[in-house]
Amino acid sequence: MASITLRDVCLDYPLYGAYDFSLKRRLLGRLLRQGSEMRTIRAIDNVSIEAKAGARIGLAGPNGSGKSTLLRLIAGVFPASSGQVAISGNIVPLLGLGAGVNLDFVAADNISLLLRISGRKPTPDILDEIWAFTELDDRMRRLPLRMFSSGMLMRVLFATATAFPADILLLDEWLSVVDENFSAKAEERLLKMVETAAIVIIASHDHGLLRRTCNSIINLDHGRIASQIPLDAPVPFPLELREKRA
Ligand SMILES: Nc1ncnc2c1ncn2[C@@H]1O[C@H](COP(=O)(O)OP(=O)(O)OP(=O)(O)O)[C@@H](O)[C@H]1O
Repeated sequence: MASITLRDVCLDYPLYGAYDFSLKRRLLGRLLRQGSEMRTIRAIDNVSIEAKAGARIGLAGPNGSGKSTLLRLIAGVFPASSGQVAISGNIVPLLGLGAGVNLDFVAADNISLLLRISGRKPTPDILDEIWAFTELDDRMRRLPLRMFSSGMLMRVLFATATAFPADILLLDEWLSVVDENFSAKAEERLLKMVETAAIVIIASHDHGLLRRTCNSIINLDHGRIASQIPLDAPVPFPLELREKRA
């Protein structure tokens, strides 16, 4: 059974003296072997969330309030600095371009790697099915992802991430760079996943989208939960999931 439990979770990003602009002080610090002072920025501050099957959670909040970080924390991209995180169920994170890929590896190897990371075996049939969904030229399978346009890259990542159904679906910026033909096809596949996933969490600035799609909205502010609003059951899976970024 899919579930997400976060208890008093904090996440601090290390800054490694990124705000120390004095070259002299940094060089002297090294010469004197002073350990570089590690500063941090608290992106998630004491957040507790309990989600069970059927949850459709919208994450709202101004720029920098912690929406993407919270999704990455749930996806396991970043570990919590403190608090408890317990997740059960397989997660499909659609968190934007570049997450988890090596641009110097060829497309086929990246796809295999991504499948293995999510615990799937990259059999020839599955690899063919994924590539067919991208509608890209077959020769591109052997090219490094660095040579792909952002739209092509999105096709490869989307086709790979959505090749299997999800228990927990996490959606951040997505679908904004693919062309119209692919978007329609991707949207159809995504809607199916939203429909079948036990838990869906969507980060968005589009309040209309969240209200139509979710049964509760969490408003974040400076990494904290400012409010949590339960909604009436959303209209089942409205066909307007393409996100417009603010
Ligand atoms: N890799 C990083 N290193 C250091 N700080 C980061 C990093 N990523 C995000 N932050 C900081 O963490 C805080 C939360 O950022 P996050 O991207 O999660 O916000 P967001 O709500 O998704 O913003 P947006 O609506 O603009 O996408 C911000 O203060 C941001 O500057």
